[in-house]
Amino acid sequence: MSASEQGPKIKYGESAPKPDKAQLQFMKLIEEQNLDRVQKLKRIRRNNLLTAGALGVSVLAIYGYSIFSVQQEKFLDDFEEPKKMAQPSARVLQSGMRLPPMPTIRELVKLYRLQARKQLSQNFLMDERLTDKIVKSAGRIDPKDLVLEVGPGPGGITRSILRRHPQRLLLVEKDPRFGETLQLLKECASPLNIQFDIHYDDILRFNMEQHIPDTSQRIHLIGNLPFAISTRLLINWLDDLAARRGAFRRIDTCMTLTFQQEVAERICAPVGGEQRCRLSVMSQVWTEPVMKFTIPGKAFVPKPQVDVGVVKLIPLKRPKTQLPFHLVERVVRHIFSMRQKYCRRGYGTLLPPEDREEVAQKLFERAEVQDTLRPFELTVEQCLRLAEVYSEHLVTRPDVAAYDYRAPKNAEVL
Ligand SMILES: C[S@@+](CC[C@H](N)C(=O)[O-])C[C@H]1O[C@@H](n2cnc3c(N)ncnc32)[C@H](O)[C@@H]1O
Repeated sequence: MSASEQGPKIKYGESAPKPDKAQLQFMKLIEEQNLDRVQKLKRIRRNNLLTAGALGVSVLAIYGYSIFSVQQEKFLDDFEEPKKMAQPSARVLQSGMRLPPMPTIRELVKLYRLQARKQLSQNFLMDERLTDKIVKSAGRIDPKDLVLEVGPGPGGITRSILRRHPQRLLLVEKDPRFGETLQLLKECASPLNIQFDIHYDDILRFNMEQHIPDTSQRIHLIGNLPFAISTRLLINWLDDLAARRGAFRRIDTCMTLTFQQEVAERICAPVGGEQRCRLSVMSQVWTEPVMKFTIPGKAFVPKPQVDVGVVKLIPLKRPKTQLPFHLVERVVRHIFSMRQKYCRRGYGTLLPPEDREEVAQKLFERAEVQDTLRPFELTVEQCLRLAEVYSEHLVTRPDVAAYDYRAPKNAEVL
C-alpha cells in the first residue's frame, strides 16, 4: 500500500479526542465479547485435545488387545485343544501335512484292472464316507498308536486310517495284486512321517509278536474282513486275548471289524436273543462287543448277497474267567450243540455215557444252574460256572477230557 493510500496518522496522546462515555461503554462491550470468544475457543481446543486423546487411547487399546488375544489363542491351543482340533485329522491339516490329491479308489481299481476275487471274499468299499465311518468306529487314535489293517485291498480304509495319523500303520494283505496301489499310497503318505509297513501274508498265520515286538504302542485292529475267514480270525484273536499274547499283550487292543450282518448280530446277541449262540458267549466272555452300524450290501463292489455289520470288540479290563480258552470253548460248543433242547442235553455230551446223567446232574447242582434252561437262555456267567465245575471234574476224572461223543467207538444215540 502506498503512503498516499494510507490515512493520516493519529497521535492519540496529543490530538485524539477523548472518547465519550458511550464510546467507552461500546469499547468495553467489544472487549468483553472478545474475551468471551477467546474463552470459547480455548474450551473448544481443550475438548478437541481430549477427544483426540481418547481416540488415540482406544486405538492403542484395540491394537494391544488384538496382539494379546492372538498370543492367548496360541497358548490355549497347546494347553487344552478344542474338541475339533483334538481330532488327529485336524492335527494333520493344521500342520499342513495331508495326503496329496490321488486318484479315487474306483479309478485305481479300473486303472490296475483289479477284478475282485471271489475265493478271497473280495468286496471293495469305494465310498470314502463309509471307510471314514468304519475308522471312526475304532474311537480315538492317538499319534503314538499303531493300526493294523487286515485285507486293505486297493486301500480305501487305509486312506481313512492315514487321515487319523497313527505313528505306525501295518497292512496285512494276502493278494499281492494290490502291491502297486498300496505302494502308491505309501509314497503319497511319506510326508506324514507314518511308519508304513506292507506285508503280503495270510492274517491267520501272521506272527504279531515278531512284527510288533514293542508293546509300548497301543494297537487298533481294523479291517473289512473277508467273510471266508472272519469268524475263524475272531476266534483266533479271542484265544490270543485270553492268553494275553500276540496283539493282546496289552489289554487295550480293540478290534473294529466287519462281518456279515447276521454274524455281527450273533456276536452282540443278548441272553434270550434269537441270535444268541456260541459266538455270542465266546465274544462276551473276554470282550464287550458293540454293534456300530450296518453297511448295505449295495455299497460294495461287487455287491455281496448280504448286508455288513461293523462291530467294535473292546477287551474287558477284568476278564470274566481265568479258565483256558480251549476249555471254555469246548464246554460252550457242547452246550450250544443242541440249541433248542434243555442245556443239560448238549452239556451231557461232554461226559461218557456210563454215568452221564448222574454226573451231569451233580455238575449242574454245583454250578447252581437250572438244567432245563435252553442254551440261548444261559448268561455268560452261568456258562462259565458250568465250565468251572467241568474243569474241577477233570481233576478227578482226567480221562473225560479226551472223551469225544462223535468218535466212532463212542457213537451212540442220544
Ligand atoms: C472284503 S475285501 C476288503 C478290501 C478293502 N479293505 C475294502 O474295504 O475295500 C477283503 C480283503 O482281504 C484280503 N484277504 C482275504 N483273505 C485274507 C487273508 N487270509 N489274510 C489277509 N488278507 C486277506 C482280500 O484280498 C481283500 O483285499
